[in-house]
Amino acid sequence: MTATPHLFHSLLLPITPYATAKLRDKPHFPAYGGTTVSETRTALSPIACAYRAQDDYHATLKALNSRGRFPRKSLGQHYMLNPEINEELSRAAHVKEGDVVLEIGPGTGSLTNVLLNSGATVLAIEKDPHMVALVRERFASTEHFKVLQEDFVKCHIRSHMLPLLENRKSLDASSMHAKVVASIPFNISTDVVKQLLPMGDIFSEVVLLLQVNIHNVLLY
Ligand SMILES: C[S@@+](CC[C@H](N)C(=O)[O-])C[C@H]1O[C@@H](n2cnc3c(N)ncnc32)[C@H](O)[C@@H]1O
Repeated sequence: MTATPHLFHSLLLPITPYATAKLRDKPHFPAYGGTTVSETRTALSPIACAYRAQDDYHATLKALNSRGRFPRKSLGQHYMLNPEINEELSRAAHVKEGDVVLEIGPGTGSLTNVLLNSGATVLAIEKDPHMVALVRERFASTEHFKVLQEDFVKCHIRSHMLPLLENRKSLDASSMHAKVVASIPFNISTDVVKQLLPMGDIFSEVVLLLQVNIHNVLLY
C-alpha cells in the first residue's frame, strides 16, 4: 500500500486550548538544569502555563548556554520558541498514545517533549553530537525515546523504522504505520521531502514545518 505523505505548512489547524487534564496523566520528563516538569507544575498554575513555559525563549537559551552552544546556520539550527506551534504540528499529525513518530533534528527537544507527552514513542535523528547529548540527557528517564546521531540525508531510515513497527504486528492495522513530525533544518528540506515521498508504506502522516519559499518550490 502506498500513501502520499501530507505536507503541512501554513495549513496548520487553528490553535485550540491545551488539554490540561490529559497532560496531568502523562509521564514527566526532566527539563533543563535538573528541574522536572512536575516541579515546575507545582510552582505554577495553571498546569498548561507551566507546560508551555518549558521550551520558551529563556529555556531554549539556557539549554544551549549550558553546553556552550550557539545556533549554527550551517546546520539550519533555528529553534522553535513558540510552544503553540509544536502543539499544532503534533495535532496536525493526530499524534496519539502508542504512535511511533520519527523526528528529524530534535535540537533542544521542544517538539520531542510535546510528542512524548502525547504518548508517542519517538525516534529522533540528529546530526549535531552536542544536541544528541542534550536530548539524550533530557529524556533519559523514558524508554519511549531514542536518538541516533546521523545525517538524515544519508541515513537508511527504513532499517531504523521497520524494527520499531515489527514489534507492533499484533496490534490493529492503523498501528502498522509510523508518522513523521518535524521542524526540519531549512537547508536540507528538499532532500528530506525527496527521501520521505516514496515511504508511504511506512508513514501514514508526514507533518513538516517548512520554509515558505521551499514549500512553494515543492508545490509548483
Ligand atoms: C530547525 S532546527 C529544529 C530544532 C527543533 N526541532 C526545534 O524546533 O527547536 C533543526 C535541527 O536539525 C539538526 N540537523 C541539521 N542538519 C541535519 C541533518 N542533516 N540530519 C539530522 N539533523 C540535522 C540541527 O542540528 C537542529 O537541531
